[in-house]
Amino acid sequence: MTVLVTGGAGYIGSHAALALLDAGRKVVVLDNLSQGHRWAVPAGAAFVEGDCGDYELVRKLVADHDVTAIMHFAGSIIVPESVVYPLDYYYNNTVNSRALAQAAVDAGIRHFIFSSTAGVYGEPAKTPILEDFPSKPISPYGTSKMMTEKMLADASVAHDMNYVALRYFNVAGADPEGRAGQTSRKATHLIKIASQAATGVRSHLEIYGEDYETPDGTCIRDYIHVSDLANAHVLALEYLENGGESDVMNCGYGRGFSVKEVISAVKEVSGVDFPVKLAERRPGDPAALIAGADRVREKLGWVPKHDDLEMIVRHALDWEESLKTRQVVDAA
Ligand SMILES: NC(=O)c1ccc[n+]([C@@H]2O[C@H](COP(=O)([O-])OP(=O)(O)OC[C@H]3O[C@@H](n4cnc5c(N)ncnc54)[C@H](O)[C@@H]3O)[C@@H](O)[C@H]2O)c1
Ligand SMILES: O=c1ccn([C@@H]2O[C@H](COP(=O)(O)OP(=O)(O)O[C@H]3O[C@H](CO)[C@H](O)[C@H](O)[C@H]3O)[C@@H](O)[C@H]2O)c(=O)[nH]1
Repeated sequence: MTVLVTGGAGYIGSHAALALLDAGRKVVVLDNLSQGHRWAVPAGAAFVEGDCGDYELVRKLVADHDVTAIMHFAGSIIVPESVVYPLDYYYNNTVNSRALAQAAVDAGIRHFIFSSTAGVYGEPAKTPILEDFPSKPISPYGTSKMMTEKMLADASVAHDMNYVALRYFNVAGADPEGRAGQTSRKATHLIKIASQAATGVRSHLEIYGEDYETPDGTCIRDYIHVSDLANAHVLALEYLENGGESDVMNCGYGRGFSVKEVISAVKEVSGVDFPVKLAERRPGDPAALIAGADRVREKLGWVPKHDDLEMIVRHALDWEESLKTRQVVDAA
């Protein structure tokens, strides 16, 4: 009765592994360490270094560890990079997910939880975004995730395996107890970058455009605390184990903050007035992405504990400071 967590040496997967362990579950992490860190895997979890697309390896570790469910976080996550290297993204996010799903079906795994993204919606016509809005991704990253969602939908009809695809909005923050946080080698996320600027890891922050059709001209996003998101995964697993039907669910709080509001919060909480420069728009940034977030609450009984921008920022800053002592801060 073990949960296989692919990508559990990475940011969100390590928090999910912690949440599973906290809930009394057994966990085995599979990660190729292309982005993650061995030390980020929680102490209570078993670890196998390898690729989630390695069918034989997955079959073996499922048998060795008595795996009954899979949470699939492993993947490549940088939207602009996916535009430059689309085939790499289709390989890692779609082809490898197909192999993992095949191994799951062949091994009789009955429950599968998949890390999807708000990126499947592309440029939505309006916000809040509901799950039944059309999937029209505008990047290879979004398409690679949408294709995996569709594979799982078809596989769940043909085989005895139910699934939930959780479509994350903007994930941020760190474990409140300081046990985990974001340590990606190529940080691109706003709160991570602002935290690095506030703690002196970066010299400054750039705002990518202030001419959007929003109240202050900067983009609005729905920032969700990573520990609330991790908890949604534990609830999704219980839901599937209790016979819940396969579904897709947005993960956000249903409210948004602009880039300037986030920067103000980071300055306020840190007490550091780091330099901010105005830069060109970043291609592919929709003006506003806010989750319609009722389904995850209604179907999973999810009640977030950290729906507070200052708290998210506080935890991100604490983690950034702690990284200095671990000597794993990436060059900015
Ligand atoms: N961070 C976000 O805001 C966000 C938003 C939406 C969706 N997601 C999705 O959530 C998942 C986790 O994202 P994250 O932010 O934790 O990223 P991350 O890069 O911190 O973690 C991904 C982990 O997967 C591992 N990995 C990558 N390819 C692998 C492979 N083929 N086999 C085994 N391990 C592999 C990496 O080494 C890394 O540890 C991803 O699938 C991502 O697309 C993230
Ligand atoms: O240094 C920075 C970094 C970001 N931004 C802005 O801040 C907002 C948020 O940007 P992030 O990079 O933090 O997040 P995204 O909204 O681009 O990305 C999110 O949604 C994507 C799909 O749309 C992926 O799922 C991705 O992993 C997830 O974090 C955007 O308007 C971006 O332009 C800046 O102004 N400066």
